[in-house]
Amino acid sequence: MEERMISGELQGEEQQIELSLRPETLRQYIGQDKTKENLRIFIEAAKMRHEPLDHVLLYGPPGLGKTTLASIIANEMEGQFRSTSGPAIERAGDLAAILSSLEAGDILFIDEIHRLPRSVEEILYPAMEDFCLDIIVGNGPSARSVRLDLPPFTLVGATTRAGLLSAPLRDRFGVHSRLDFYDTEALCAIVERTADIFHVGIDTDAAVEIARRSRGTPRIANRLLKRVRDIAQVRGEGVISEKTTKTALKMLQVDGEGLDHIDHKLLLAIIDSFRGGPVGLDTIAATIGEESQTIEDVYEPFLLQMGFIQRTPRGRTVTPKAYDHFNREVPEA
Ligand SMILES: Nc1ncnc2c1ncn2[C@@H]1O[C@H](COP(=O)(O)OP(=O)(O)OP(=O)(O)O)[C@@H](O)[C@H]1O
Ligand SMILES: [Mg+2]
Repeated sequence: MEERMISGELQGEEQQIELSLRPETLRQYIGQDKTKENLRIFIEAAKMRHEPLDHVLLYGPPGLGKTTLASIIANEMEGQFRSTSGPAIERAGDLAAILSSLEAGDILFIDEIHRLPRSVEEILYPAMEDFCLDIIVGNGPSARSVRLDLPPFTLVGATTRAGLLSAPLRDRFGVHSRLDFYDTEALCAIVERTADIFHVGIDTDAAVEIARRSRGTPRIANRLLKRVRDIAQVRGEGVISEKTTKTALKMLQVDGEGLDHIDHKLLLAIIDSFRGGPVGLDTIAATIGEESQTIEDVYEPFLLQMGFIQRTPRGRTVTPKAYDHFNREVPEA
């Protein structure tokens, strides 16, 4: 995948900085009001009953705050945060080892949980349902199954693709929370909070401008702010201004709607090579040299949400809004 300023995915050295920007409590977590409100109630109720919180499934596009929310749940429940990911667990034994090392009240976070191998996933069923672990001891005719008790814990699973989760796994989560793209107001608050942590001032208009172009995604908002800050600093600007922000975003090739060169490539490919569609995902992928999966998970959700493209049974089509964005005439039917 091409390195991209506005990709929602985490890039290289960014990880360290992200850690320092992560809100630690529900109160500090901006936006996603419905999810927050639900979690607040469930957490309070679980604490009153001295029980672990029900297992939580968080889903939504990259960079919207799933990992952040998982660690907040651990903080709010005052449990240890133990973190792993689907692709990191290859064998059933790996997961059994993790589960048997849990302590009461721990929050086990499994990122990209849709990528757990099926044989591993099956270990999770009794663990989630009955807090126990069925392991096979020995092999051949003398093999027998032994049941181990696990301490009560909470599994928090995160995925960008809830549709890929098997039904038995999905059903074992008591709480399902979908994270939505953030509105400009929430993103603006996130930009201002981050600026505060960076000890730089930013004009409200500048913060709004960054927020508007962040594709509804906090990770992108923070990333744009960092670059804009660099440019403001070089220009000797004490407080980041709207003018500098606009210039910086132009240099970064992010347009007024938050679209970048890859979005342009994708939309223009459908317009120019396929007369606006419908065209299949794989064909688009081959045309612009990106993977279908990346298009579906990373680029497309925002373009759909903003109404630049539509999904039809016969493939993707661009909308009149997309033609408009490029000052093109919608072709006659
Ligand atoms: N509600 C929020 N308030 C403030 N900052 C946030 C919020 N949500 C996310 N962030 C910021 O955005 C960054 C990305 O969030 P996070 O890593 O939790 O996303 P994610 O959904 O786990 O992404 P991925 O799918 O790539 O794992 C975090 O460093 C955090 O600083
Ligand atoms: Mg994450």
